Amino acid sequence: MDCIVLSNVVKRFGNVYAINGLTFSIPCGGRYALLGPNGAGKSTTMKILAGLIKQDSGDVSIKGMKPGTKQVKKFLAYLPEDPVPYRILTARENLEYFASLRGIPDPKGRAEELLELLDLKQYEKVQAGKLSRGNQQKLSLALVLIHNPEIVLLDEPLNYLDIPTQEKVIGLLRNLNSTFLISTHIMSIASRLTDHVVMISKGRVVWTGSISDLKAMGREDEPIESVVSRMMSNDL
Ligand SMILES: Nc1ncnc2c1ncn2[C@@H]1O[C@H](COP(=O)(O)OP(=O)(O)OP(=O)(O)O)[C@@H](O)[C@H]1O
Repeated sequence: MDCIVLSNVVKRFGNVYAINGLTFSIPCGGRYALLGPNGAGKSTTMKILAGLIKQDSGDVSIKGMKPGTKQVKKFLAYLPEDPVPYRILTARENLEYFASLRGIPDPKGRAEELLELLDLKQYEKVQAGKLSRGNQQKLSLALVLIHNPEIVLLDEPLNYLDIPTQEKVIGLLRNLNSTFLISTHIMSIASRLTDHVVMISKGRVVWTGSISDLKAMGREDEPIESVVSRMMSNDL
């Protein structure tokens, strides 16, 4: 069964076509990277799937349901490109608040678990607005994963994180059994967190396939980044 389906989706902002006939699907349990040059339409695609904005035409479904519905929100998680937790609440208060909103039976226990898991314990009493950008990103990831979501949409999830924290988060995400769509510019992140790629340019799919197919398209020893940039520049 496909968990994410976009069919001929169009989204305009004024005269700009951010998405222009986008069609792809992701099977349940699939781990997909959304790649594309600046302005390709990645964030717009993510926002449509998260139900934050609506397409002008075309069909979008999440497990057969419309994005943004109450039912879908229960099992979907979305991390925007620049997430901001509630600035005046402390790290712990943010976690307990979101856990309560999500109906988690033991919000305090779940908050504690995530504070430990993401090394945020020392900042539990600090207001989110006063945390460093990297710690805000860690807190945002914790808030996104708080309800063990079935479908996870992540826009540049490792932004601002130092290398040890990136490794920790990669380990954490790899251990989840969720369906993933991860938008990123960084090929090494795509290849460590996902096994398939949807490459878009100018709001349309230009290539889709497995990461191993993508690697096979390169010359021997050619870094995957170079294969991707060659494919992207062909379509620019
Ligand atoms: N709210 C908006 N108002 C006007 N234009 C927008 C808006 N959001 C996106 N766009 C335009 O739509 C196009 C696609 O933008 P989008 O942010 O989806 O691309 P992206 O692939 O995520 O880019 P990047 O890699 O630079 O983050 C761009 O031309 C952008 O300027």
